[in-house]
Amino acid sequence: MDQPPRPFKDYQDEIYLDGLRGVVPKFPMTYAELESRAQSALPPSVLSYVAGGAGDERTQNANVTAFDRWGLIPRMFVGASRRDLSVDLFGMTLPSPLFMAPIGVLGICTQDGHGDLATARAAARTGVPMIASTLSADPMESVAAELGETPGFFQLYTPTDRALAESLVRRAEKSGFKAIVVTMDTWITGWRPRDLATSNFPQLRGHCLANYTSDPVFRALLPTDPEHDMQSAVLKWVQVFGNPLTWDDLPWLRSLTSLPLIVKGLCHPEDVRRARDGGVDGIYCSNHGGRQANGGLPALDVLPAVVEAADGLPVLFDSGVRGGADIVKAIALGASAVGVGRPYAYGLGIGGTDGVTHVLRSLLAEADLLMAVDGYPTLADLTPEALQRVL
Ligand SMILES: Cc1cc2nc3c(=O)[nH]c(=O)nc-3n(C[C@H](O)[C@H](O)[C@H](O)COP(=O)(O)O)c2cc1C
Ligand SMILES: CC(C)CC(=O)C(=O)O
Repeated sequence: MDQPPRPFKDYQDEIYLDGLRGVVPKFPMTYAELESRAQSALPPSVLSYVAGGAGDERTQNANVTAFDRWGLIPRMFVGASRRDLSVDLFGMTLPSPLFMAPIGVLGICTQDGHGDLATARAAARTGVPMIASTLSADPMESVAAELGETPGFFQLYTPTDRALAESLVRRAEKSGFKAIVVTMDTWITGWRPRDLATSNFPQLRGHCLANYTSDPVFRALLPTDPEHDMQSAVLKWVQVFGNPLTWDDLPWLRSLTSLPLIVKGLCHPEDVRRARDGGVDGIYCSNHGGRQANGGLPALDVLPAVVEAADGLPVLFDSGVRGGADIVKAIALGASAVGVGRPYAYGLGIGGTDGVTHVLRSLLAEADLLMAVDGYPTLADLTPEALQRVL
């Protein structure tokens, strides 16, 4: 870690001091500007893939506006001059509840094609854990090597070939990832009009298969090695990519690893109870940022019921987080840790590792300062009573 992650508000001081020296901030200070800078920086097909969602994107947009329906009630006489945002999760103490949600195809967000490595370096700098996607442009071993002291989790898209799934998990364990996150909501991709309009999906595939083409089990399924025949590798990948798992598969999934097992995409309390009864270690409440199904509830709206059903199991949350206040609100509604997706991909697109670092540090500084100003010095102080529903 080349920069200490705390106190988070130091980032504000750094920016002000730069301002006094006449240095104009290199990176955007608002989410609106971040989005607009990414729109200019990223090639149109990359932008439509990253920014887009399912259907007319109403659920994707509702994920964001859901946060506006909650307001944090300020408390005074608290003396919140020192804050502690640290969180204990799966036996680790993390500097804050923020983590980077898994994003596949990150390679296309940077010109050199190594967006996964650039993101891992930002994790190393900030102490913000990265969940590395199965769909990366560099193999997981290389991604893990860039994480430094910061914990990384490996996100598994469970293939139809069980031996391949086992091989990916063994490699993740060997690489030093600290948990396995199995994504349940994307064994098939949803209806994504922006991707259909640009026909970008087939092109993207060539940029995210490093974990497959470097895998001995996957390679054994191919007629020729992928270095000479990438097309066969892509076709095979299409065949094996997504496994529509059922509850009958949960014992197998659980048996895959002794690392903490987290299931991503759970929004229904009954699913949460069954997963908990099946021995998972964490629930990840998310609607994939509205990329998979349109017409659903905003993820934030299902969070309280998920937390209740999780009955003490850690609940990770993402979908719609755009600022520090959103992190605070999700924690108050019961999340143990809060993930951010598109914003860091935009940071990556506009400034590589520095851009991601900026996005993460801004989010943390904003959350930290909000907790200072509103008198909530620790995460434990952030309970549902800290919020009021906006009617
Ligand atoms: C471009 C892109 C690629 C994604 N790829 C993956 C992935 O490989 N695995 C996964 O579990 N989720 C993936 N997601 C979903 C994110 O993990 C996360 O659920 C979502 O981005 C959160 O919503 P937000 O973008 O509104 O913050 C992806 C999201 C985006 C934007
Ligand atoms: C290629 C996709 C399945 C990766 C993903 O999860 C996404 O784009 O949301």
